[in-house]
Amino acid sequence: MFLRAGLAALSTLSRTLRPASAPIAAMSTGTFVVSQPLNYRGGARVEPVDASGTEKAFEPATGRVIATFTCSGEKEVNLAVQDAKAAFKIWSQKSGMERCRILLEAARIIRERKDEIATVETINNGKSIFEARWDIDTSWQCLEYYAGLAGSMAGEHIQLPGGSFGYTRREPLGVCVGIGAWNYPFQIACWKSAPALACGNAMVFKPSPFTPVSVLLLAEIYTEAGVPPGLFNVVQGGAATGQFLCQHRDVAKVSFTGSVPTGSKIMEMSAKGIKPVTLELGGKSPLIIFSDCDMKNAVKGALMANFLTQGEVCCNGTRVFVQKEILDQFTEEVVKQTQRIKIGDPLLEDTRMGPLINRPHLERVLGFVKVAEEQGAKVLCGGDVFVPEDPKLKDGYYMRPCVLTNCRDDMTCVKEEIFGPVMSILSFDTEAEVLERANDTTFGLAAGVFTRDIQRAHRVVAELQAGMCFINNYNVSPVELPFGGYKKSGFGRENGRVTIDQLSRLAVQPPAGSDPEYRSFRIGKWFSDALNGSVS
Ligand SMILES: NC(=O)c1ccc[n+]([C@@H]2O[C@H](COP(=O)([O-])OP(=O)(O)OC[C@H]3O[C@@H](n4cnc5c(N)ncnc54)[C@H](O)[C@@H]3O)[C@@H](O)[C@H]2O)c1
Ligand SMILES: NCCCC=O
Repeated sequence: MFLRAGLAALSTLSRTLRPASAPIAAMSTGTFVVSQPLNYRGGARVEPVDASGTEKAFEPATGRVIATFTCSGEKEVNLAVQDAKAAFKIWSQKSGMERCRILLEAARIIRERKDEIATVETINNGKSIFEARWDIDTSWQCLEYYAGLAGSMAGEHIQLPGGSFGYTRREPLGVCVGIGAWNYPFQIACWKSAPALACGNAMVFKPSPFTPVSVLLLAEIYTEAGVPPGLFNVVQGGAATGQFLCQHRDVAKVSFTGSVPTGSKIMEMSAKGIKPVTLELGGKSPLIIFSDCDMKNAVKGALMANFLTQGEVCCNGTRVFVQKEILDQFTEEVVKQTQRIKIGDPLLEDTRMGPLINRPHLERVLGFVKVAEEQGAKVLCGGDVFVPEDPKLKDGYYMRPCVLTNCRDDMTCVKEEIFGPVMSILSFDTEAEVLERANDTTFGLAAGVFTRDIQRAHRVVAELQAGMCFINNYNVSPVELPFGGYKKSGFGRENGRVTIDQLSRLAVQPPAGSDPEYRSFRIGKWFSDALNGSVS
């Protein structure tokens, strides 16, 4: 049965994404087009019934349009929410173990189709296939993790005097909305939907209009795995579609990943409807390199913390504080290694840096480099457009990774999130000084420390105001550990057990049982006192 399902899935993917003759292994940059609808409702791809504009999705490696699609209007959003509501009725009645089995099956299919999904992600996002495979691994792992928790979700039995008792039940919230950013399209959809579905909720998901494609594969996989039609729906569009979702009266919760300004709007809309929100927002994280570090490891860490996914990672450690004694040596080595990063066709196995997401974003990042120079920073390498030799890549959005030195804390490149491959190096003298400067930011997503002194490492991370603090490593996010920020980087967490509390609620059954005080006496006494006039 699974073989048949797998073959059906493969053929759907071929119809959607590839020229009919091209086998999966031969999928290459410059050949994809998406012709099927990109909304998913009631267990099938659909064209939206109304529109709030149209959008084009690009292949960043070549600058080609791979899909033109209609953004969903209010009616389409409403239909998706109603389908989710209907599916919620069925899904929320299933036992945790029943939900567990279906999520495990979805995880298995993702694992089996990892290379196809990673390829689609690479084509639409531009990140290297090498990295996209990691993303898909953390996606199926997330489904497995929450499948494991689904069966063990429970309330509490609370003993009261005289044989009475109360209890709590863990209930799902209802229809949850997920709104995603473009840098980890498939992973974000999994990190939001897996815990939501495990708790018994339904979801309507809106991806970024820049990366609308891969989430459809997730929707189809959930259906194939056995979720009720309508449990996981996809609406495409930008801000207008997102607003229809956040303002919908039947939506119980909004989980958002994106920028701080949008997060603030989401919170405002959710406040109007008294809806709980999770906000996974931007960052400008500090990376502190002490002079006693393992230099080779620290250099690798700094590259990982700055150039992963072309620097388009929320938790990247882009303010690199280096202790003065090793500043020259560290900087020289970082520049040497940065210049070795292979830029180019993201579908090639040895590429480590692909194109940025789109032309406006490329220009914005290059603009940050220009302003940094104007403010006195020195470009040690990169920061300019890169044109690969392969002619089919000439219209792609490539740039060379950039290392800036002579940076000061008040420069734009040090204060603002660039979301591109730009590392700012700053020097420091003492631990107390660097801690103060590292924390002097409105963000608080992540931080990193490189030192051989284990006591200092733990002392420093305890003082850093950031949701995740890495020691002698960076950007490692296993699904078992909560992910999320402090300050303007947002609140609420994704991954780990804590997410269950954010996607479910506790219903309380007040005292029941044999103690007369709790059973009927209190009501009876209240009435008799009232009738006797002793209650005023
Ligand atoms: N903390 C995290 O986990 C995390 C992860 C990835 C990305 N990010 C952040 O995301 C940002 C980059 O992503 P982006 O450019 O897609 O962010 P964005 O805020 O522009 O868009 C995010 C999503 O919100 C939607 N949206 C835009 N305006 C809206 C509105 N008014 N109402 C409802 N929805 C609206 C967009 O269409 C998109 O789907 C960066 O700041 C990055 O740090 C954070
Ligand atoms: N892989 C962790 C999510 C990174 C956010 O941008």
